[in-house]
Amino acid sequence: MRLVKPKKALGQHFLKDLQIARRIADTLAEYKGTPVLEIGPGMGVLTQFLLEAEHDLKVVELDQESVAYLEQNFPDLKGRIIPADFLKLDLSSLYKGPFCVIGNYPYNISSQIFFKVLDYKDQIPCCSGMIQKEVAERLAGKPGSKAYGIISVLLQAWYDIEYLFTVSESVFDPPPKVKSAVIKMTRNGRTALGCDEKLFKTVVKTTFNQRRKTLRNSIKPILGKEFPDYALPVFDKRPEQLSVEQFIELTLLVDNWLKTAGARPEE
Ligand SMILES: C[S@@+](CC[C@H](N)C(=O)[O-])C[C@H]1O[C@@H](n2cnc3c(N)ncnc32)[C@H](O)[C@@H]1O
Repeated sequence: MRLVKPKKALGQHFLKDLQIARRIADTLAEYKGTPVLEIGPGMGVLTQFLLEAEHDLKVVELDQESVAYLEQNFPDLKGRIIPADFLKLDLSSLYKGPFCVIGNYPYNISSQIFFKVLDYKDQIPCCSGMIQKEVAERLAGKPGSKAYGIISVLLQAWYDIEYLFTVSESVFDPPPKVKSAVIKMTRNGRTALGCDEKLFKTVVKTTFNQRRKTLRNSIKPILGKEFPDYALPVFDKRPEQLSVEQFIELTLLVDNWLKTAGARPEE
């Protein structure tokens, strides 16, 4: 059968290096008994190693040509290929219990994929795979670094994120314009944030949207001018200096003030 013709709109850059595909599959080695969902299997380079490792595997692929290729070349996947857009998929209809997520992800939608993983965080103990290097650096970014931002805080609130290794453009067909990296996100022990989750997201997004300003200024859209605690040292900091725990404390402070003031921020 002929190979799948790469489609730019679907972020199709097929991995040629089997060694790397095996290393990605190995990131789920300790999750043998847990079902695995692979996003965007393409021509199955990663899929073959997941099947070899005898994972309870399902794959979701948007490209019909790739689906046809997989049906023809991977008889073991019969009944396990979901021809759909991962972003529109109702994961609760697929899994009642825990499952892991893996992929050499379509880079154009990788942030949306991770935000969807976050929606199912109570069911997803581990999510690993390959993404654009720059996005991987943001996911794993630590407080104080340039890469640390909204997605770092929102994901690190629930997942420990490891930047595993960098991958060169040359191992793909066609080669992407950017370098890639493999990451692994493992659920941390947190079962609740200890603050209002929606407000936490608002605080993180609002302050990072003006990341060069001190919190005293960037928090104003939420709190208004009259906030009495502006003198607290935390308000001298910039958002990138705050750890997840400090963002939680800040959210509690904000929540307290809003309750006292009787106002809620705009969504
Ligand atoms: C970077 S390619 C990786 C293909 C293959 N896993 C590999 O390593 O060679 C991304 C794959 O994701 C698929 N894809 C793109 N958008 C998707 C979506 N919304 N839902 C599911 N699959 C998608 C593409 O068709 C493509 O096969």
